[in-house]
Amino acid sequence: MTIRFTKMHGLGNDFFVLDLRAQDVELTSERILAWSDRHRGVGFDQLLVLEPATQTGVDFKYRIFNADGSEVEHCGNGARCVARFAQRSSGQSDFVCETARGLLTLSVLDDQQVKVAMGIPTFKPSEIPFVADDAALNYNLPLYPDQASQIKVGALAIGNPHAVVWVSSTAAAPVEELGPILESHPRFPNRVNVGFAERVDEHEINLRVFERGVGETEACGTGACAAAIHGMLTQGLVSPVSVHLPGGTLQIDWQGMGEQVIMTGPATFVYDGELSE
Ligand SMILES: N[C@H](CCC[C@H](N)C(=O)O)C(=O)O
Repeated sequence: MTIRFTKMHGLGNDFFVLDLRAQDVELTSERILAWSDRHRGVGFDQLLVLEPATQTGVDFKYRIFNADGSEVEHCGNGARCVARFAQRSSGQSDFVCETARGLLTLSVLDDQQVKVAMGIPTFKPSEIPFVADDAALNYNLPLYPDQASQIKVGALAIGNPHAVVWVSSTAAAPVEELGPILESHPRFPNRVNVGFAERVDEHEINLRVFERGVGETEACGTGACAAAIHGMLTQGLVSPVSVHLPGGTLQIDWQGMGEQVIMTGPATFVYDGELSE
C-alpha cells in the first residue's frame, strides 16, 4: 500500500503529518517507531494525525504521537503546522480542531504565521498530573531517592504536562543531565516535558526544552507557553512574551488565570512524501 504524508516543522520541531481523512492507515507502535527512526525511516519529533471530526462545529480531529510512540494531549508547534496543512487543501484560514484535551482555535494569518488559542493552563496537581498535596507556583523536588539534592520547579499543564526550571543561562543549563531525570521523575506519573528558562527582560526569555518522549528539540510550543505563563507569575514577565528557542522565536500572550494562552509563530512545509508498505 502507498501511504501519503507531508513533512513539516515549527521552528525546527519536525513533524510527519498524516491525513487520515483521505486515506486509511492503521496506526501501530511498530509503524510509528519505524517512521520516526532518523536513519531507517522518515524521522520526526512528532507524528501529527488529522482525522474526521467527531463533533459538530469542528473541522477535524488532531492526534499527536511522540517519536517514542507515546500518544499525547497537545503539541503547539504541530497545531500551527496542521493549520497550514488544512489551509492548503481547503482554502480556509480559520479552524477549530478537537484534541484529547479539548478544542483549539487555529488562525492562519496573512503573513502565513499561525495564531493558536492553546487552551487554559492548569496548576492543579491532579490535572497536570503531578504528585503534590496542594497546588503551588514552585516545588522543591528531590532529584534522587537519597533526597540529597533538590531542584526548584514549576509544574503546570497546557493540556500536556510541563516542568519549568529557571536558570541564569540556558546555554549553560544542564539539559542533557537533568532533562531525562526530571522527564521520568516519579512525581510526574505520566512523565513530563522539562523547560529550562532564562529571563532576558520583562517581555523576553530564552528557553530550551527536553521534551517527553523525544529529548531536546529545536522548539516546543506548549513549552514556550508553560515557561511564559510561569514567568509571568514568578519572574515579573509581562504579556506578550517573546520566547527565544534554539530554532527561533514564538510570541505568547496570556491575560491571567482562567484565560486562554495564545501562541503565534511560523509553520513550514518541507516536502510531500509517499511510503510503500
Ligand atoms: N513532547 C510533548 C508533545 C509535543 C510538544 C511540542 N512539540 C510542542 O510544540 O508543544 C509531550 O509529550 O507532551
